[in-house]
Amino acid sequence: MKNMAKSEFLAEAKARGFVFQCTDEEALDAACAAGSIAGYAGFDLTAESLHVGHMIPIMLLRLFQKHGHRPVALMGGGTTRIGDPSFREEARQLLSDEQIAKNLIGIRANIEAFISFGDGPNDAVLVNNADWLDRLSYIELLREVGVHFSVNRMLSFDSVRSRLEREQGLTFLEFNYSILQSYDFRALSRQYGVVLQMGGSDQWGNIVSGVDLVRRTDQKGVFGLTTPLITTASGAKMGKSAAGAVWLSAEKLSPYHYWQFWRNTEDADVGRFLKLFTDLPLDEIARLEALGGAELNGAKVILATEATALAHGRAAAADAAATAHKIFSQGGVAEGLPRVEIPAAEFGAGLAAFALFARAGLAASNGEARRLIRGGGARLNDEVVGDEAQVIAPAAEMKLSAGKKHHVLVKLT
Ligand SMILES: Nc1ncnc2c1ncn2[C@@H]1O[C@H](COP(=O)(O)OP(=O)(O)OP(=O)(O)O)[C@@H](O)[C@H]1O
Ligand SMILES: N[C@@H](Cc1ccc(O)cc1)C(=O)O
Repeated sequence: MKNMAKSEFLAEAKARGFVFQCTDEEALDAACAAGSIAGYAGFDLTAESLHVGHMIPIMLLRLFQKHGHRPVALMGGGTTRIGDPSFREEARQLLSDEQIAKNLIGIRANIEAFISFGDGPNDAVLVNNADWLDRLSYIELLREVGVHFSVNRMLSFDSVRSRLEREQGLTFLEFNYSILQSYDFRALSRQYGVVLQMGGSDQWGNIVSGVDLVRRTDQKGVFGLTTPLITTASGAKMGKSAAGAVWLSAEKLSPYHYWQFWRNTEDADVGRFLKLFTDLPLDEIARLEALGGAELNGAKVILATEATALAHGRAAAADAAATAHKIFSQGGVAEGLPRVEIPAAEFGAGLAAFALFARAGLAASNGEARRLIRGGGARLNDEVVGDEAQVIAPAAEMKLSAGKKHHVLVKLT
């Protein structure tokens, strides 16, 4: 698709790969070019922290603000009590109000790192939909809002189709979710003049329902813009790795491990991720993207440092880069590596190398550890371990490595 956007916001959003679908791209482009608009994205409070998958809507809000528009970040204090069924195989577990309140604190802090809040003309605003959804009364809502929703149409959205086709039920509680998200769009349009809702592609059904509601009840034209669902070059959905979610909160994932996540980006993803997850100018990214071989690793270090600086600050990013440099280039034992504590009694007079690598979690089994050592991929304090049966003598601290990227610090306790 050619990038013909006239507004700076839409032109850059498209060039960076943020745009998947838009309800009326030409009209949105014209509105953005004509002046400052207000737009929102919502986040349900399902965990104490957001994860890197949520960065896509957050980076889009950041870009929106950079181009002079006003972002509204909505905390789903009310909608989390329902649980969005979009594209989910099963109903979400209901969270207690205490847990939701706790999650709000973490998620708000995540978002505050990326967009600036305040009282200036395009400073961001933070709202919580519990403020209006908790007050709704049932019959009034059905009569005033429910009357505009066609069940036939709601059932036709892809986001619920798989649940309807399979045996898994869709509860009436969940079925109400998109009515409430639509109500939010209208509430924000009335209160803050919001004319745009942004979200992941899985939010399309909820977003267009809101656009319809505002048109029907308020005779106003508002827009929806969705981002693609980002998968890695090898096909995995970004955000959750096999080892768990890549959290934005430092309490759940240290800045060093966050940095490492980005440093381990697959070669084919470097350019795309620089565009989505950093503020570097596009011409600089084009230069980095064109690098090959060892130089591409330099581009990955830049990606890791820039992405970490956004989430955790420049100083934490520089520390993470320095720790990694020490480990990878100088072979030093660095702080910040994952630690595995082994009781000295268990270690005894020594452990066979294969048993130690398996115990430290660098191999899934003794057999895999033997294969790792035979293949030359195992190192103890940066020295290759040549013999799988070699007995490793106890030491207070041992750095074990499997390949170039996996390291742990074993401590005897
Ligand atoms: N890889 C991704 N690319 C683009 N957007 C994403 C991605 N992962 C998540 N998002 C956005 O973030 C929102 C929340 O994502 P998701 O449903 O994965 O989070 P969750 O609720 O924390 O996890 P789970 O569904 O496992 O409980 C999605 O609605 C989507 O808009
Ligand atoms: N449904 C969105 C979150 C959201 C909640 C309320 C809204 O008004 C907008 C978005 C999600 O699951 O990601």
